[in-house]
Amino acid sequence: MYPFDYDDIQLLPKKCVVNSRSEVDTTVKLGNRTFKLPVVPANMQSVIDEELAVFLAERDYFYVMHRFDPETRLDFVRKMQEKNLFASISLGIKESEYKLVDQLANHNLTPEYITIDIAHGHSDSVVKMIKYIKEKLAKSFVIAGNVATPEGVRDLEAAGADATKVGVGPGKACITKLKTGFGTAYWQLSAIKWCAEVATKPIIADGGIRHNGDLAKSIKFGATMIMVGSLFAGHEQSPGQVIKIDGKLYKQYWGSASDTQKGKYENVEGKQMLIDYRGDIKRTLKEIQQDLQSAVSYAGGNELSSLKDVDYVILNHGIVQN
Ligand SMILES: NC(=O)C1=CN([C@@H]2O[C@H](COP(=O)(O)OP(=O)(O)OC[C@H]3O[C@@H](n4cnc5c(N)ncnc54)[C@H](OP(=O)(O)O)[C@@H]3O)[C@@H](O)[C@H]2O)C=CC1
Ligand SMILES: Nc1nc2c(ncn2[C@@H]2O[C@H](COP(=O)(O)O)[C@@H](O)[C@H]2O)c(=O)[nH]1
Repeated sequence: MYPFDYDDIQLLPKKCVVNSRSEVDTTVKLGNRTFKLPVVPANMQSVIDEELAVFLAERDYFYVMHRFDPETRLDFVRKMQEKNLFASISLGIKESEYKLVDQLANHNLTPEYITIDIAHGHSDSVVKMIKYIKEKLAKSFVIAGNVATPEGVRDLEAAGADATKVGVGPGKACITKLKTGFGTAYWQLSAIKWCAEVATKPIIADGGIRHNGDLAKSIKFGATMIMVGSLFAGHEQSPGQVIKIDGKLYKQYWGSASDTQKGKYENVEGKQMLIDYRGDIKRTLKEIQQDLQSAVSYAGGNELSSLKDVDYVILNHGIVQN
């Protein structure tokens, strides 16, 4: 079958079984918790900060704090848990990250979620870190990535990951595809399908979401949760600066591997750009919920899992039945 991306397919409606879209349940379980939406803002410094993390956790949305203020993470976990909120942090794989795991364990602080956030996550260094976290912080739910292939999913699951994150290169601020020639850009949806076929644990689709309908498509092809960067970066609550050009408002969005993030031009695989200002994130979260509820009604169900059972059309290539 030809590889395809979000714009290459349309889902086929089934007979509706709800009387109102408001009857549709958009909640999703990840680990021991249930969240209002299957969507999480990207763990990028231009997308999330502590204030937004608290805002999301208080309202039962999933969040993953970024790892680019490394020395604040221990305190962040403590502060969240003191407020009876869940703690969800990111780690890299350098030596200092092992020290943080040790410190968390020594302070009896177990983050509910830990995301290992590496560009090329199908690697021995990530396998080693998964095993270390599982040894020291056994109760943390470990999300590992990013990977692009079923082999990547299998290897990280075998190492102990509780979920894997799929997507190398489809991000809006990404230039990995241009600088290395590798990745899932332009066929991210097929990559999700391919990886989900072997996964025994949740898949988090990461990157390439441009419209709310892409969320429904991600779930159809096997994602449990979807990580979104650029679509979340333009809000009042987003960390980037507001910039006014010719009377129009924008926010800054930069890649985690951009020179903006790194402060130098070394191994750069990301860029900075301006994103349209979108106002209050509450409005966007509500719109996502309504659009997902509508999508599920088109799928002929009343919960997200019914999206998995629909047929779809690959534009120009015909109908594919389940
Ligand atoms: N999802 C995606 O498509 C991508 C995401 N990103 C994001 O950018 C940020 C920076 O990522 P990353 O560069 O991994 O993190 P870091 O720059 O923190 O690198 C982490 C470690 O991994 C090593 N490393 C990085 N890339 C490779 C590679 N291709 N092969 C072998 N070792 C490697 C680095 O060493 P050294 O620098 O010496 O090689 C370093 O020791 C992350 O937040 C990541 O999610 C970046 C690119 C693609
Ligand atoms: N290749 C790169 N990918 C990056 C970088 N910074 C973040 N990312 C990935 O993009 C998604 C968000 O994608 P979007 O399409 O929703 O904007 C994010 O979660 C990372 O996986 C980078 O510098 N280079």
